[in-house]
Amino acid sequence: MVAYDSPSYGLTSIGGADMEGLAAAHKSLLVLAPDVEPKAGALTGPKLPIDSDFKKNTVAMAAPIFAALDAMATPGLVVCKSGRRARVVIAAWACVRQGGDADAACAYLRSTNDLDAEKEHWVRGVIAAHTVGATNPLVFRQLFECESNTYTYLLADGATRDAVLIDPVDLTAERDLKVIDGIVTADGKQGFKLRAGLNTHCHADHITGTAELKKRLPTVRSMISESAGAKADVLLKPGDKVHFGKRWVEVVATPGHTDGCISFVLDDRSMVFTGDALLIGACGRTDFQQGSAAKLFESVRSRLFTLPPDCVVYPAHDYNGRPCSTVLGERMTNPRLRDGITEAEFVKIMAELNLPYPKKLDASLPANILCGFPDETAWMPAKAD
Ligand SMILES: N[C@@H](CCC(=O)N[C@@H](CSS)C(=O)NCC(=O)O)C(=O)O
Repeated sequence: MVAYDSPSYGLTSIGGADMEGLAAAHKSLLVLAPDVEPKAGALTGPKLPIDSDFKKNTVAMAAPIFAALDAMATPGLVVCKSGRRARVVIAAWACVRQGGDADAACAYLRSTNDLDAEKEHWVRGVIAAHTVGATNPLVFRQLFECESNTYTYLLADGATRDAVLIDPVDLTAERDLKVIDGIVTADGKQGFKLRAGLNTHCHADHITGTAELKKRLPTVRSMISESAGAKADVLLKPGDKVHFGKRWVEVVATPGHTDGCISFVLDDRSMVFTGDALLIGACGRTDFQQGSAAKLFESVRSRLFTLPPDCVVYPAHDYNGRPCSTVLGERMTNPRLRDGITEAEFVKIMAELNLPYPKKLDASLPANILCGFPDETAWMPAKAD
């Protein structure tokens, strides 16, 4: 029977103020709040940071805590301000050590009233990183199409050899497939099976590569948001998970550049693929295709800037040769959207951009409505695998 509670592991999770007199009966101590000074007498142990606001906690913070928990002599005390942080961390640790059933760990924490949305994100990210991430290594490539300055991303499960492409371009579809076939991993295996071509939105400056990929590999499924008003093999909704092997990306609605813009967050929240919602030091324009600066402001601030600070931001374009940034980097330095800029200021910045229309706008939009096919007669549904 899998257990997620502290006593099953000889541990007591407790608030610093409630541990008077307990130290003498325990053999080890772990303090999970830098601000707590437990009354531990002669009992000593590591003090490792974990914030009560789990938005601020990164997945990487779990590793030293898990190592400390592994090393604890029992009975042991795990102390924070109220005991709640300790219970959340112990449940995630127990889950990882027992195979990583994140649903069961979250159900347990919900039953003890210790889970909110932020804690759940952290717990699931940590469990994915330590179980799925450990046994199913991510294979990642950032690819570039230089006419439209578009980044295409290859994500693959190194164990199962399943792959997806995010934002492929028609001109480089052939190149992308060669990259996929050519990758050799440390275990000596070569190549991956491309499962799907994911579109962050209906692009206005280039034609998606999903049709070209499907022509060459008929089982590949094209995907786009159900809000994009486009035809695809799979219409995605917020919260959907797109799996490649045992890894996945989660769909997050980030409208504003277009109504159907979505971002894809990797299972352990270490990477986010933002399409044209958030660019490096910039963002998608909002002056056509149902563009709305107010919606984009809300999307970026509430759905992207709330990701962990070290989550790496991978955009669909960069016009200055920059490959990526981080959530914290954008929050600190993005001249349009950094912390402190108000919605009214952002709306004014966007109204004054005065960018020329993309050169390939007229060719791109009708084709991208069909995920890259020139017309309805050419449309090919994905073949069953
Ligand atoms: N010059 C390019 C198009 C450049 C452009 O408008 N880029 C879009 C994303 S593609 S619709 C954008 O949102 N840019 C924001 C910015 O601040 O640059 C062409 O002709 O294709």
